[in-house]
Amino acid sequence: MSGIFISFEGPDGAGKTTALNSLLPLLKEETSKEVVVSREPGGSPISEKIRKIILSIHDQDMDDRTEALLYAAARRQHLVDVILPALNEDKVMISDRFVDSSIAYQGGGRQIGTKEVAEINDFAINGTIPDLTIYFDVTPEVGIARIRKDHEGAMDRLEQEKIDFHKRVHETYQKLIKENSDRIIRVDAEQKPEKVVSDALDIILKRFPKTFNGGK
Ligand SMILES: Nc1ncnc2c1ncn2[C@@H]1O[C@H](COP(=O)(O)OP(=O)(O)OP(=O)(O)O)[C@@H](O)[C@H]1O
Ligand SMILES: Cc1cn([C@H]2C[C@H](O)[C@@H](COP(=O)(O)O)O2)c(=O)[nH]c1=O
Repeated sequence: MSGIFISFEGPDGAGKTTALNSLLPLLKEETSKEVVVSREPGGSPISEKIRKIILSIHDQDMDDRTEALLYAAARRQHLVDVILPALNEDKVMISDRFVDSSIAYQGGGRQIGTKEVAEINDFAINGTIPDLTIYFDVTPEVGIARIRKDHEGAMDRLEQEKIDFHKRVHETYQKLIKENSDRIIRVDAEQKPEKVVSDALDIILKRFPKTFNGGK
């Protein structure tokens, strides 16, 4: 595999999607490679169907381990349909969330255990790990306030969780950064949107100077 795999991570409302939309044209200016953007859960037809089931507010009875398995199943299909083909074709693959989300949300948030959730995901990803992960850091209070302001009436099942759940997710992300300091780089996502974008851009350009010429 010769492509580059980058994931974006963060608590709900961190601004990953907003930043990605602004970053995409800037990244494309800096490389001759094709840049593919996708998201989890989802990103391919089967995985998008699984996404609807997982996030539906009508599935409040979903068992925590069922939820973890569904995320892992959606990830497997996304990997096979989108991520691996892009990497095999020497493209830059950016995924809005990947396995760290499961470790933070299901391992930490749901308290299933980070080791247990990592194990079921090992089966799904079979060794494919991002070359770089940008972690957009906001406190749970700021993230959830942004979501409420943006779409309070249409919050999904995970977004509707209690603040303690979101605090555990945030804490688990902090541990993941410490344990994977080479791969996961933190951006302060409470800054102005333009600064968040320029920080993320700098990190990518510096990490892959041969692919993104602006990093030279
Ligand atoms: N730097 C920022 N400062 C203030 N508000 C922001 C910032 N970035 C994004 N927002 C706002 O926060 C809300 C959530 O942003 P966005 O959907 O990009 O987050 P996200 O990380 O993709 O969230 P989720 O993972 O929950 O989908 C939007 O209303 C967006 O306009
Ligand atoms: C991949 C993944 C996601 N989640 C959670 C995180 C969010 O609350 C939702 C949907 O994500 P989006 O960024 O709003 O599109 O799902 C999760 O709990 N576990 C995962 O593996």
